Amino acid sequence: MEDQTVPGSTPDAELRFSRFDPKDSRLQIINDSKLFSPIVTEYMKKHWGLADKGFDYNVVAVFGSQSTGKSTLLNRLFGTNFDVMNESTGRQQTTKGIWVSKAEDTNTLVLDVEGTDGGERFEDQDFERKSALFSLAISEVVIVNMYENNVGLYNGANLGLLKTVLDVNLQLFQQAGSPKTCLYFVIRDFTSQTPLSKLSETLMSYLEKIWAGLSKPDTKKDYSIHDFFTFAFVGLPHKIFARDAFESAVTQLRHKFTDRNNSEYVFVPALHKRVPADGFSTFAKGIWDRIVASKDLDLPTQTQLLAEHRCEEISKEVFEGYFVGGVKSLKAVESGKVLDEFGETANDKVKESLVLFDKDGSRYNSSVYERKRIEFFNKMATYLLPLFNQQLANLSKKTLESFTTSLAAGLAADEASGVFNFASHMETALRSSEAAFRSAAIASTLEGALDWTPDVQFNQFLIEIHRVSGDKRREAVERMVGSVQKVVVGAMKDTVIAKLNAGGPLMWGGVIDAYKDNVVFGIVQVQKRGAGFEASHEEIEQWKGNLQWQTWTGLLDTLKDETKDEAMCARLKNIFESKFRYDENGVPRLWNLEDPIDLYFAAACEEAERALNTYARIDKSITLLGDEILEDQCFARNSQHETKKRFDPACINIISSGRLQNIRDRFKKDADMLFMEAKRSMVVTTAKIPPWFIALTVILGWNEFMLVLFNPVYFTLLAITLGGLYVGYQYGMIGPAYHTGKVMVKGVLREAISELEKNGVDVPEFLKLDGAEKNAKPRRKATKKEGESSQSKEQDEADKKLD
Ligand SMILES: Nc1nc2c(ncn2[C@@H]2O[C@H](COP(=O)(O)OP(=O)(O)OP(=O)(O)O)[C@@H](O)[C@H]2O)c(=O)[nH]1
Repeated sequence: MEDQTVPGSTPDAELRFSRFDPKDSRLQIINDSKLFSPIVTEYMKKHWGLADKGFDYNVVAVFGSQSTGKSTLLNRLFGTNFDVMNESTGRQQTTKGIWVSKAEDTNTLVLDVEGTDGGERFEDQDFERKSALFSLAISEVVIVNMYENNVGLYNGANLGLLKTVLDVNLQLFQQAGSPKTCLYFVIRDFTSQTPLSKLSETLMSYLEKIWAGLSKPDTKKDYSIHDFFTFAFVGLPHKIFARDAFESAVTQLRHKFTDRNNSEYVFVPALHKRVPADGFSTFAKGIWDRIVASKDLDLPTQTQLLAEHRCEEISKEVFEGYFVGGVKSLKAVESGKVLDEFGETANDKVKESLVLFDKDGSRYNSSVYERKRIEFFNKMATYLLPLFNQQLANLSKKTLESFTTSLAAGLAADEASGVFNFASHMETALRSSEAAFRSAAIASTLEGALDWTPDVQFNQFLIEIHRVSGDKRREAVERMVGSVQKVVVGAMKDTVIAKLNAGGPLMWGGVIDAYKDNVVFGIVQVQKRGAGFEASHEEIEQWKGNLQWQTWTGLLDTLKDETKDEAMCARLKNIFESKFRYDENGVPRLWNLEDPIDLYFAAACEEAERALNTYARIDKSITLLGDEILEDQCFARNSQHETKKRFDPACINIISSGRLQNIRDRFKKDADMLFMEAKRSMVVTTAKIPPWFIALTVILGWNEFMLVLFNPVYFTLLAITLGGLYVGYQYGMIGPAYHTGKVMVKGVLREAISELEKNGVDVPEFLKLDGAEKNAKPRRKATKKEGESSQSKEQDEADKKLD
């Protein structure tokens, strides 16, 4: 058979097919250069006589390793004339490309496909994948040819290739409801030692696994392999060693393919692709073109498949056996810790894991290895990412704490010094916290992990920082304004109390001045300290308003406290006393009979009444306090509280008229008592021994006094008596001596009375001791009772005063 140029085509070398023999019914439909024959239609008409057969034709193809007797089998089954290896030349590839021939007795197109695992093509398995897919796409039946001893071998049974072909076929050509394809497994050199049913079970389990592992599109993911394929299995004994059995089995099989009446006839209508015979050439060419052009069909080679498989295994081994254990310590971040060594550990372990991966993985297909290496890296990065995020969350918390501490320290120093630099502290703390967070976050990052960015956490961190600093500033401002208010209100209170105590006509002027002076002082302080907070004009105005209001309410409270009924009574009593009991020079009065006590009393009462009226009402213009306080501020403040009424100007009445009367009544009682006391003291002073009586006594007793002084006996006795009294007084012996003397006198008296009564003398009853004692006791008791009652009276009065 000599080579000829395809008729009607350009004499291009690429279009030259290896054989063209008009007498030969075989046609190389796809040559080694992967070109589709342009004369298929012609063959359909002239050589095969199928062009006008409509659907009355069938297509069968063969798939399997080379030199496994595929061509031999096809020739036997269909009477074709495909090249068969000449046994004397050894096992080498016979069929190149895809050949088509018509079956001898039936309208069946038979495709003899170049065997797989082609040694001649080495790693270029592209053609075998494409040709296998082509066969699958256009045939009703694909004979899967394999030796029995290869059934259990994944590669030997070409299942890897079948997986790839099924995968792409599913993506490209199979649709729900499209005709099924029959995969007819022909087990060569079948020995029957393992039953065919067992072999078919093994093959089916492989096929199920293959199907499960396909990357199915969403629309086809719920379909099983049986929705697209039917399966048949047959065993053919050894062609040489069991020749008769082989021949018999082949004959039986041929009937199944050729005899429509056979119960196991293979070409059932459900398998037909529904392509009319005259369109077969176009259909087949369209399929082939699509297979060749489709980028989806960038099928991996066996080495790629192997590399995929091994690299996957290696990465799994290294990941589980080394990496996970290596980074276990990083899980400590889950307890809220910030691990300083996070980044170092993560990077080290990832690098070491990659080295281990490279050691075995780099021997495989380089492009697959590179891709798998990236996948492995991403897998480790994905594993670490939640821990990294946790580390950043912990870091954010820790840095926020140090920010707060640093800010608080700055504020404490400010508060101690009274010079506020909040804005500066805030800036310093913010900068150092930002820098600390950033550097720690970067140090924790995994090199090469592009999606590991601290940006989200950093932004969150900044939001938190600003929230905390806002809170701190608000607190600091409140403290600052509060402390100024405290000082101002305290100072104002002290001055106001002093002014109220001083009283007098200038009292209210002094009180209002104290209020105003302190407010002005406070405002200066607030403005000065507020500058360090970089406060806005509105903010400072608000602080000033608050200060004024606090001082004002402080003033009102002070006035209220200082003008309570008790306080006012005491105050009025003081005023009364200072006028009534003391003279113009402040010297206490000693009341004499001739003193005009009633006049003094009236004047003192008048003074007290005048004072009471002064205290009762602020007699200065209310506007002196500041309009904003008295109008807007009061209104604004009141509106925040339950009583939403405008400021009442009547509040300048410090003491209500009802209370005034009450104070007057209470004061009157006090004043009356003091008056009575004064009257009594006047009687006591008047009832004392008059001086003239003392002078008369001295004049009349002068001689006796001289006698005693100049008589040595009397003088000695007097000196001894005075000395004894002095010593007794010094040692507290006067009382005991008095009692002893008293007892002695009583004893003597009792003896004397007894002697006198014995001698018949009628002793008067009052001289008798018992009678004397009897009389004396009630008097003492009465005296004591008097004392007690006067004492309790005094106590009651004192209590009343306290009340
Ligand atoms: N053991 C054994 N050998 C066979 C069988 N059938 C054919 N052979 C031998 O296997 C060799 C290859 O036969 P072919 O039919 O050319 O094989 P093929 O699979 O078509 O070969 P390629 O087209 O090159 O892939 C020949 O020497 C056959 O005699 C069989 O059933 N068993």
